[in-house]
Amino acid sequence: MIEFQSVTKRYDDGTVAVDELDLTIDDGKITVLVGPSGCGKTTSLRMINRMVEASSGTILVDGADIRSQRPAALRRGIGYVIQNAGLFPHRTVLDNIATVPILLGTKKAAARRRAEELLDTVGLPRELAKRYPAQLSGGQQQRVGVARALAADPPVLLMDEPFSAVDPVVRDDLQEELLRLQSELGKTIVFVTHDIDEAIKLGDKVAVLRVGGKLAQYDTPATLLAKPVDDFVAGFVGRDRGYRALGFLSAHGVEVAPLSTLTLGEPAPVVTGWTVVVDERRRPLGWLSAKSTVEGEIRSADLVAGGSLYVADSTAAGSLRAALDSALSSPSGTGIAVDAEGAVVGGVTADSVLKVLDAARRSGEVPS
Ligand SMILES: Nc1ncnc2c1ncn2[C@@H]1O[C@H](COP(=O)(O)OP(=O)(O)OP(=O)(O)O)[C@@H](O)[C@H]1O
Repeated sequence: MIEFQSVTKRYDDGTVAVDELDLTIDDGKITVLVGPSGCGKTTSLRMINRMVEASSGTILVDGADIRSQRPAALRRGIGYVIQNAGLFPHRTVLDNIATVPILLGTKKAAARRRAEELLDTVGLPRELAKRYPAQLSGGQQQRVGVARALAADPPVLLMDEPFSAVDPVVRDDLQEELLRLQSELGKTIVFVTHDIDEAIKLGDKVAVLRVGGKLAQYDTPATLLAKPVDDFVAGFVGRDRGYRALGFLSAHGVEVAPLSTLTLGEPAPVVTGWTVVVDERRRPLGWLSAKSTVEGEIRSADLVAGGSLYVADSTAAGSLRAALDSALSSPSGTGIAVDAEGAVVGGVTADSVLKVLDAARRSGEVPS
């Protein structure tokens, strides 16, 4: 656990970057610090590993005041990942990853073997081991940065805008990868971003800071979206927060109604309403419009593209947001529900989603 107790940072020129911060960061979870530019996120993060010294207040890591340890010893247990990865340009990928363990006394061969394993861990092919950072894409560099931070197996990982420099598609991949990694590794991760969507996607808890270094709200993403404490937080989390909050509510209980299907290549019947066309394994290929006049067999060219799919797995129902999105994005107005193998199991409507939402509100599951 990392605890900030009334921590203030006043820089030499008098700027108060962090003002009386009280924050408890849970072990094994991702805690995100988010807020507008200059609100003190990076300063807060760097105070944890003493790259920046607090002016007043106390920071405890596992109950021990960080001032009682030498910075080098403290940092051994704290990995650090920054934007643009911060790799050593003249060292190969493998040597970049192996640097810290070698510094800490691990034999070169063992450190390199471990570095190779870490390439697998962060989803990079081992062929990249001998390349230099400039020979990698931005996303690949970022993964090497994560591998390097993990090399000494620190229990705590500080990540400062690690994915901000890559394009949105790569960023999305890196975020998914981090969540996958975290489900296996269970590190204590403190993650800084200015992007509220990233904060909501990654954070078990999110601390919203306002300029002047004051904590505005510290809550789970679901609570932040449902109950922002004031106009600043409401404005910061965004206008469509009601819709996004549906992402945190299970669609368990949403009615999946029977849906008539046809198989590609089948002779077309006289279709009376929108009908889903599936392949031989019942995976959806598109819709046959109520107005279409197909003669002979149904071909791909006759189909209208479908919307997003809602995975209604018997063990883990998707979110209300996924169910509603499937309905809203479907050309027929009915979302296609599929099982874990992607086979059509039925349809969901916006009405059925709203009914479940209404019930959740009345039972108090949704704060109002
Ligand atoms: N070395 C420094 N000396 C003086 N002021 C500083 C120093 N470093 C940061 N600041 C100021 O402290 C405040 C907080 O900066 P910090 O970098 O922690 O914010 P941030 O929330 O991480 O910002 P950004 O999202 O823009 O990176 C800002 O007003 C900044 O100008």
